[in-house]
Amino acid sequence: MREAERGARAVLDPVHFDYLAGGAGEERTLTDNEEAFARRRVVPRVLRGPGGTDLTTDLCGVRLAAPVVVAPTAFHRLAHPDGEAATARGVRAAGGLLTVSTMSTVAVEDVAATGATTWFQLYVQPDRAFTAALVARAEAAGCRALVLTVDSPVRGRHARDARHGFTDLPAGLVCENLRDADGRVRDLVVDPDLGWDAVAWLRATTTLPVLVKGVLHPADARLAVEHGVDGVVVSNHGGRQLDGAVSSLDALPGVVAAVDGRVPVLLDGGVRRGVDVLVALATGADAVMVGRPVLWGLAQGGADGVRSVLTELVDELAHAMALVGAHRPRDLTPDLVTVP
Ligand SMILES: Cc1cc2nc3c(=O)[nH]c(=O)nc-3n(C[C@H](O)[C@H](O)[C@H](O)COP(=O)(O)O)c2cc1C
Ligand SMILES: O=C(O)C(=O)c1ccccc1
Repeated sequence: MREAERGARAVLDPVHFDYLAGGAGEERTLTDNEEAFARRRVVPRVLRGPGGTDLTTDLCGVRLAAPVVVAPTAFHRLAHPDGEAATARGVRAAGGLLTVSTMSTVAVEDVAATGATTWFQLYVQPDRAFTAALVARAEAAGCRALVLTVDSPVRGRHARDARHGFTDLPAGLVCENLRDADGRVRDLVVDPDLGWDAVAWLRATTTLPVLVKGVLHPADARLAVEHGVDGVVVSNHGGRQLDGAVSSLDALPGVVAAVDGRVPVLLDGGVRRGVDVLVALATGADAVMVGRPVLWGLAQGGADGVRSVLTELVDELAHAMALVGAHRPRDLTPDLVTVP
């Protein structure tokens, strides 16, 4: 287990730690997300001359200091009393971008009020009027894109949570984005009947860019582009949905080939070090998302912990790029990565 995760485990309620850290089933996919990166080796180029390192990345209308985005994760107040507001302050200090979960424990308006650049992750609800109102809230709050999660027609089965009997948030914590107009908090429904028409519906509901998150199959990547999405996130939900699903990194080349440069491709799952970001970009991703490491930073140090996790990751990326002779993300090409 890595340092940050160990530190978080030391400060968190073990039940909450296991909720955040855990995956579905035997956690094969959770483990494989990281091991897939560990299987790769980099073949550096040398004597690439002057040019420095510039990580600036334009993504769906947002200019990022580096191709690293914070993945949407639920329930940050399990990790820190200030929850997503602290995460957002840390992200802002690092010059990053936070994807606010539908299941955040601080209202999207209050997260956005920190001044951090944000996207909003959406679980489309069977009640489309309620969903449209939620999208309108995110848009009014200043979120710059919607990230439609498509890998959760049913909830993943998390053995650690079952063992602990963890089913509900502790008293005092609620999903602030699921409040009705009258203030009552609704239950989340993951809609088993969601289809591609949901993308068209969302397009008609908002002017924001729409990314789909949770694509692994190249045919779905092609369908996503055909349905007019603005980006595709290759993800198995951090190994929390289908245990046995392919690792994100192993799924990436197929999706990149299918998308064929028409929209940006992001990857999440198992990104832990700067060299992992480098490998993902060289394999064809335009950016990565990071989930759990941000939660470990939040648990240990609040906003400052989040800032330090993100700045360390980006600093490692810049260092690794210098060592492979890449000045810009676009210099990272597939020939730089091998599976020995
Ligand atoms: C505790 C936790 C909660 C999550 N909640 C959400 C969520 O609300 N919506 C969503 O689309 N993905 C959610 N995810 C998945 C993440 O967005 C992301 O796909 C995953 O964490 C990436 O893997 P990593 O943790 O290895 O970086 C969650 C992940 C974790 C660990
Ligand atoms: O835990 C998760 O991964 C997640 O996405 C989720 C879904 C519904 C409710 C809470 C979290």
